[in-house]
Amino acid sequence: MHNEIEKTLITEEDIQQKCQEIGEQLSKEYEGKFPLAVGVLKGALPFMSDVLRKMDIHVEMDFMDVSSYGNEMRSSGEVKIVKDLDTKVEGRDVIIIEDIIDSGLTLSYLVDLFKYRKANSIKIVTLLDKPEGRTVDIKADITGFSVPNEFVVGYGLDYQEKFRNLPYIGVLKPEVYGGDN
Ligand SMILES: O=P(O)(O)OC[C@H]1O[C@H](OP(=O)(O)OP(=O)(O)O)[C@H](O)[C@@H]1O
Ligand SMILES: Nc1nc2[nH]cnc2c(=O)[nH]1
Repeated sequence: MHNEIEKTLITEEDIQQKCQEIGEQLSKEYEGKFPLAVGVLKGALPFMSDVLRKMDIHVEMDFMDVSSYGNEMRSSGEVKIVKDLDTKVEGRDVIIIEDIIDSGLTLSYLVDLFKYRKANSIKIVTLLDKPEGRTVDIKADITGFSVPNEFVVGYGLDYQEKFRNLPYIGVLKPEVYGGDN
């Protein structure tokens, strides 16, 4: 697996340090509350798991699976719910946990949905932001790292369902995807 990576963009150590900082920040911001952390499957799983374990307040976990990419490297532009929440959002302080904001379509869809469902507050926490990919205007409240306009993999992010278990963020060698990025 590692020999298919052309370069490392963010090391495992830097990711873990960032998770610690974000976990501490969220613990302070939600002290005395019981927020609902919504992980966006599948990519957010490692990040959500690491951040929430750095929090020292109670937090409820739930998951949504929303897809706009299929097996491709570009967004289809159409967001669809594959798995909805089990939890009622009305009146809750929702923390959306994402691995990456690229076009912004996934998050703008989710923010609209949670507003419609009458969340008390909505905060967006993303490990990665790719500002050059944006086609809709949306910003995270907390961002781990900015990345260049390249297709990245690792730490939850896949290429054709592979590389999610890589502990760092990297860029694939062109021969892995046939050079058509
Ligand atoms: O800002 P956007 O252009 O909408 O892209 C961001 C979304 O794309 C990826 O999910 P994907 O649909 O590939 O599903 P996955 O997490 O299961 O890989 C990623 O995990 C984000 O949810
Ligand atoms: N794996 C992966 N998924 C994405 N979804 C949106 N942007 C990206 C990206 O750069 N890499």
